[in-house]
Amino acid sequence: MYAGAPYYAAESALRCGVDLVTVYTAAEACMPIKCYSPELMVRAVYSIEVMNSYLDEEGGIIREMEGECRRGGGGGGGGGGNDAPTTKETNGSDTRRIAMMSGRPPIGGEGGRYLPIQGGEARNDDGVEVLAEGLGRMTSLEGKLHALGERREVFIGGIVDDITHAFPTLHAMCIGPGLGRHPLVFSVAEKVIQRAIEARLMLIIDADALFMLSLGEYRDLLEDLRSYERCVMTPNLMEMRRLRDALSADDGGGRRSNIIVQKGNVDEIIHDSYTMRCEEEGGLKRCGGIGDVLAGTISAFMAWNAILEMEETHDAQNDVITNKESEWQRRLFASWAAAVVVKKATKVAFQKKKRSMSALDVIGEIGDVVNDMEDDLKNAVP
Ligand SMILES: NC(=O)C1=CN([C@@H]2O[C@H](COP(=O)(O)OP(=O)(O)OC[C@H]3O[C@@H](n4cnc5c(N)ncnc54)[C@H](OP(=O)(O)O)[C@@H]3O)[C@@H](O)[C@H]2O)[C@@H](O)CC1
Ligand SMILES: Nc1ncnc2c1ncn2[C@@H]1O[C@H](COP(=O)(O)OP(=O)(O)OP(=O)(O)O)[C@@H](O)[C@H]1O
Repeated sequence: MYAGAPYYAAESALRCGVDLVTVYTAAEACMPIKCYSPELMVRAVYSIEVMNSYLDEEGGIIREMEGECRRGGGGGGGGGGNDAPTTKETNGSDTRRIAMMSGRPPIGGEGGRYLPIQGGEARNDDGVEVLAEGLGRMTSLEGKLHALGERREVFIGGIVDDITHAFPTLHAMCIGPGLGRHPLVFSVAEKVIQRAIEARLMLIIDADALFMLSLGEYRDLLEDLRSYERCVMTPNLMEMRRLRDALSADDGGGRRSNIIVQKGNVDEIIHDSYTMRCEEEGGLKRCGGIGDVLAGTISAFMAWNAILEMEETHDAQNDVITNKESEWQRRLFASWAAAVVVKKATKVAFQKKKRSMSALDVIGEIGDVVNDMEDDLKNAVP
C-alpha cells in the first residue's frame, strides 16, 4: 500500500479537467493522501491492521492444525513408534490427507490445503483413543477455520459494498496505483472489478491490480477483463511480461475487446489486432510515478468517453444509431491522446527541472498541455 501513487493518479485526473475524484484506500494511507490535496475526496474503506488480524488468526489456526498432524505422525502421543506393528487399515507407509477448507483459499492457495498425516499408527486402545482425541481437536479447528472464513467473507463484502455503492455516481474507475499486494485487498479488488463489469463502468487497470491478474487464481477475472470493451490496462514492461505469461499459460482464445496501453519509450495502444503508437517525445528521466500520472490521465479521458457514450445511448432512442465500431476506435484514440499528454508534460517538466524532475512536476504541466492540444485541435478543424 502506497500513498504517493494514488495521489499522483487522482491529481492527474483533476488537472486534466475532471470535476471530482474520490480515492478509496486504507485507513493507514488516508491521512497522508488527504494532506497532499484538499481537493481530493479520500475514503478509508478498510484497515490493513484489521486485514492482518484475519491473516494472523488464520495462520494461528493452521499452525495448530499442523501441530495436530505432527502429533498424529509421532504415533499418537506415545501410542506407537517406528518399530510398532501397524494395523492393516493404517499401514505405516500410508500418508492420509486432511483437506482444510476455509470459505475461500487463504493466502494464495488454490482449493483446500492439504496436510499430510504420516500413517496413523494406532496399535492399541490407548493409541486409538489418542487418535480419536486428535481428530476431535482437528474437527474443532476446522470448524474455527470455516467460521473465520465466513466472517472474512462478510468483512470483505462490506468493503466491496461501501465502494460499489458509489458506482451510479462515477464515470470511470481506476484500480491499482499504490494498491499493494495484500491478499485480502486483492479479494476486495476482485469483487469490485466483477461488480464494475456488471455495472458497465469504465475501468482502468494499472500497477498492482495487473500483478494480481497475473496470478493463477485470478485467471478467470483476467479473461473477463480481456473481453470487456470498457477496460483499459496500462502495463509497464514487467507487468506486460507477467500478463503475457499468464495469458499464454492458458489462452482461452476468447474475444480480446479491451485496450492495452503498453508503456515504454514508445507507448503502444493495442486493441485486438490494431495498434496505435505514441511516438511523442518525452523527457530524459523516467522517475517513479509517471505510470500513475498516465493511469489518472487515461481515467479522465475515459470518463469523458463514458459521458459521450451515455449521451449517445440516450440519443439512440431518438433514432441515433450507436456505432460499436466507432466506440472502440474513440476509446483507442482517447488512450493515445492521454499518452501524448503525459509525454508532452514530461518533456516540458524535464526541460525545466532536468535531473530533479519528479512526477509532481509532470502533473504541474498537464493543464497547459491539455489546453494547447485543445487549441491545436480547434485550429486544425476548419
Ligand atoms: N510514490 C509512490 O507511491 C509510487 C508507488 N508506486 C507503486 O509501487 C507499486 C509497485 O510498482 P513497481 O513499478 O515497482 O512494480 P513492478 O512493475 O512489479 O516492478 C517490480 C520491479 O520490476 C522491475 N521493473 C519494472 N519496470 C521495469 C522496466 N521498464 N525495465 C526493467 N525493469 C523493470 C524493477 O526492478 P529493479 O529494476 O528495481 O530491479 C521493479 O522494481 C505499485 O503499486 C505502484 O503503483 C509506483 O507507481 C512508483 C511511485
Ligand atoms: N524506456 C523508456 N524511455 C522513455 N520513456 C519511457 C520509457 N519507459 C517508460 N517511459 C515513459 O514513462 C511512462 C510510464 O511508464 P513506466 O514504465 O515508467 O510505468 P510504471 O513503471 O508503471 O510507472 P510508475 O513508476 O508510476 O509505477 C510511459 O508512458 C512513457 O511515457
